[in-house]
Amino acid sequence: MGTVMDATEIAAQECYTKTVVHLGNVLYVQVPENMLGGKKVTVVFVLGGPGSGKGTQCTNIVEHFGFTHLSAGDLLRAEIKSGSENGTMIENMIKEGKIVPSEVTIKLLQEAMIKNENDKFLIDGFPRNEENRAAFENVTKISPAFVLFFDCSEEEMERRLLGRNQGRVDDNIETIRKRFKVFVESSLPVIEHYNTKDKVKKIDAAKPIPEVFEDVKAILPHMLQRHRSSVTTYL
Ligand SMILES: Nc1ncnc2c1ncn2[C@@H]1O[C@H](COP(=O)(O)OP(=O)(O)O)[C@@H](O)[C@H]1O
Ligand SMILES: Nc1ccn([C@@H]2O[C@H](COP(=O)(O)OP(=O)(O)O)[C@@H](O)[C@H]2O)c(=O)n1
Repeated sequence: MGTVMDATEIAAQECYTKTVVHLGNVLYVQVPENMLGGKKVTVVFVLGGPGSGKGTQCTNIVEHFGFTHLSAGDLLRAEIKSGSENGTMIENMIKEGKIVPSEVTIKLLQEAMIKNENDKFLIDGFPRNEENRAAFENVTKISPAFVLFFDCSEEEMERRLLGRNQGRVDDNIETIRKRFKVFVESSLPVIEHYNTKDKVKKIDAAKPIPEVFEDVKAILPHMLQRHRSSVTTYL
C-alpha cells in the first residue's frame, strides 16, 4: 500500500487544474488554488450597488478580521491622480458611470496584492461585469472564497450618495442614475454567476451601519471556514 499524503502535503504540490490523486486506498481531489506569483491568497469580493455601504463595511472588516481592503474605485481614482497615461480615459469613464476596461483595473489590483504582505484581501467594487470577472479569473487564476453582497434599495442608495460629500465627480444625480443602470444590467449578472456556485452571502444593507456589521460578523467566520474545508476534498 502506498504512502497516504496529508492535506498539507497535497496543497503544497501547487496544482492549477483539478487532479485526482489515488494514493493507497484514499482518493484525493485537488482543486485549483488561489495563487498569485507563488503567493497563496484568500480573496473575498465585496459587491453591491453604488452607495450600498461596501467601503464603510470593508473598513470595519479590516479592523476585526485582518483583511487588506482593495477598492477598485479608489485604485482607479489614485491612477488618475498619479498622472498616468490612462488617467484621462479613466476619469471620463467614471464621470459617465461606465466600467473601465478590465486590463486596467486588474493590473492595479494585481500590483496592489503583490506589493502587500497580507494574504487576505477584500476586493471591493470588482468584478463589476462578466468581462471583469472572467478576465480576473483567467489572468490571476484566483477565484473568490465567497462574495459578500450588500443589498439595498435604489432610493436609499441615492440618498446616501447625494449625502456622501466627498467631492466625487460621479456623485451627482445624472451619473448616479447611470451607475444604477450599469449595476442592474452588468453587475447583478456577476452576483448571479457566483450565486449559482453557492458562493454569495447576501446582507441586508438598508439597516444602520452597526447592524449591518453585526450581520457581517455573524457570517464571515463561517464562510471562511467553509472555504478552507472546501480546498481539498477527500473522496
Ligand atoms: N448602513 C448605512 N446607513 C446609512 N448610511 C450609510 C450606511 N452605510 C454607509 N453609509 C453612508 O453612505 C455613503 C456611501 O457609503 P459607502 O461605504 O461609501 O458606499 P459604497 O462603497 O458602496 O459606494 C457614505 O456617506 C456612508 O457613510
Ligand atoms: N471594477 C470597477 C470599479 C469601479 N469602476 C469605476 O469607478 C466608479 C466608482 O466605483 P466605486 O466602486 O468607487 O463606487 P460606487 O459606485 O460603488 O459608489 C464606477 O462607477 C466605475 O466608473 C470601474 O470602472 N470598474
